[in-house]
Amino acid sequence: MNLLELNGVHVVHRIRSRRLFGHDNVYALTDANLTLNTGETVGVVGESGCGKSTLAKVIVGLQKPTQGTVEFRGKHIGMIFQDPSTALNRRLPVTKIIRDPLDVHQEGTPAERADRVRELMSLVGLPTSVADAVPAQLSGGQRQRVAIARALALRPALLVADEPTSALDVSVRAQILNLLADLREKLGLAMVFISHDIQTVKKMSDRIVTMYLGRIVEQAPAEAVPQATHHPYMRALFSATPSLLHTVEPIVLSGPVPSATNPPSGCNFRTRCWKATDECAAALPALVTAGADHTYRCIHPEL
Ligand SMILES: Nc1ncnc2c1ncn2[C@@H]1O[C@H](COP(=O)(O)OP(=O)(O)OP(=O)(O)O)[C@@H](O)[C@H]1O
Repeated sequence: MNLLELNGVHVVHRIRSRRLFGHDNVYALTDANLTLNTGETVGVVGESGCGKSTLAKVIVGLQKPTQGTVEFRGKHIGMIFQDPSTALNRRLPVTKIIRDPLDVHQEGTPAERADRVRELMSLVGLPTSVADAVPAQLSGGQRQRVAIARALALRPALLVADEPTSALDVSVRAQILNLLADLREKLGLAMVFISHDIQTVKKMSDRIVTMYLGRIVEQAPAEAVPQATHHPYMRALFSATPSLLHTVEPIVLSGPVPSATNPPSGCNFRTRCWKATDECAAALPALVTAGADHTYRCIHPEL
């Protein structure tokens, strides 16, 4: 049994049209199918606006699907956001922030909650000296540790991390990533790890999901990325990673990402794809299975 299962999930936002009257649909997420096993980490990559955060919000229940189902077979899901400065209540001391989910769910006695907070602070590497500090008195890295402790308070089986290091100084990013990797081992957590930084996603994940304009275009085991992937977009995305440039021929995509209010028919990547033919506009390419945990949608795959 999978820990998490998304079946045919769509998220469509209705926005006021730029025209004088009426509404437009924004196709933020289209037909997302995804499963996650206990202890597994899935990385999610794709350009800004491709639907990564929408996927995260659907998983944790902050966004209701317009269509489709999300099934989670654990008890709790923890979430960490990009910017700990805005995600934490500025007026509360560290211990209160971490304790909040325990109070809301009335976990144990007050004394047990206080013990649990101490345990969580030690787990994420926060010194007891910051117990009474408010977020403004902490470093960016410490703030993200507080956010992680709070996310773990209810012993979740799954942690969703949406760009957990992108708002942090480069010098502390590695520390937070190492912490997340250690916690995952220690607690047997499953994780959905979202990042613009493809190299980081490759290091952190068992499987990588690539999204383009609201759709999952390929899912592949991390070790297959990028050499053994098939969707042209996945190849392009990885070829643009600086540290991979000497091993992979860079692919420069032409033109902007089309609008999510009016996505192209058929394969939605075709307007920027160097391999596109008329056939790509006619229908959505069928899902091709390339191996265990490896699927993609393209009729002119890279082989
Ligand atoms: N509440 C909303 N109302 C209207 N459109 C929305 C809303 N939330 C998201 N969108 C649109 O849905 C699409 C997907 O957005 P989403 O935030 O999931 O992308 P993303 O990949 O996480 O981007 P980023 O990497 O910049 O955070 C975008 O076109 C975005 O503008």
